[in-house]
Amino acid sequence: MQSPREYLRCHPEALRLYAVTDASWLGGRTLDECVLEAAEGGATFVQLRDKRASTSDLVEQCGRLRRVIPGDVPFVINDDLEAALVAQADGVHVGQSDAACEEARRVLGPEKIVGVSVQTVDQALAASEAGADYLGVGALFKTATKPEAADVCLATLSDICRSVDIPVVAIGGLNEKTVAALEGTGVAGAAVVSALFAASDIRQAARGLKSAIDRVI
Ligand SMILES: Cc1ncc(COP(=O)(O)OP(=O)(O)O)c(N)n1
Ligand SMILES: Cc1ncsc1CCOP(=O)(O)O
Repeated sequence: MQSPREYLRCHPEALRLYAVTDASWLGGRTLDECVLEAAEGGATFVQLRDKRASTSDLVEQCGRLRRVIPGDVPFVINDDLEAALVAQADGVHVGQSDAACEEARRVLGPEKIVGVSVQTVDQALAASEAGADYLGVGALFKTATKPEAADVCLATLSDICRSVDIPVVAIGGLNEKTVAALEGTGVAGAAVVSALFAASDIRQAARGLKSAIDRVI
């Protein structure tokens, strides 16, 4: 008999190349075409992250992105629980200062994906206990995408991976070269913004990242 958790679409393999969108890198392209290229290049998971969008904007963007994201690629919305609910996204990703994991789980139900950002082992244990499906840990490296992000060192990342039985993705400054640092940490994958969406050829960038991740994880 499968546990409810096993029905979820958040298998560790799905977290391998986790694409996090950022409208500021589009440079004249539409978000839909950028996400389509990322998926065609091998992105295994997509998070719609737009810190300036209203709930209704996110719902509208989610509807358009759904049409280009393959059905087997999980698609979550950053921060906005209401948008995730209304847009019937596959789930939500919440940070430590967003809606609590328990609240996200209560609102979305047992079959949706709830991802939680953590920076410490204590936060990881709390999120896992509260019903998170996966954890996002970072920033591993300094990044212009979120300069204010707190640093998390590789030793803490490894400790977090060892302390929970849900999959963990690393985030922050990850690119084709820096993902090598993830070897041996226990992560299920890498979450990437600029190394994908700031690239002139997103499809090619996704292929390169996927190969680099496959070499170390
Ligand atoms: C996969 C993943 N991990 C971590 C984060 C960061 O989330 P959060 O702490 O909520 O910060 P913002 O993204 O809201 O700036 C993430 N988005 N995705
Ligand atoms: C959202 C977020 N949280 C921690 S670092 C980060 C941004 C990662 O962006 P990039 O992949 O461009 O370094």
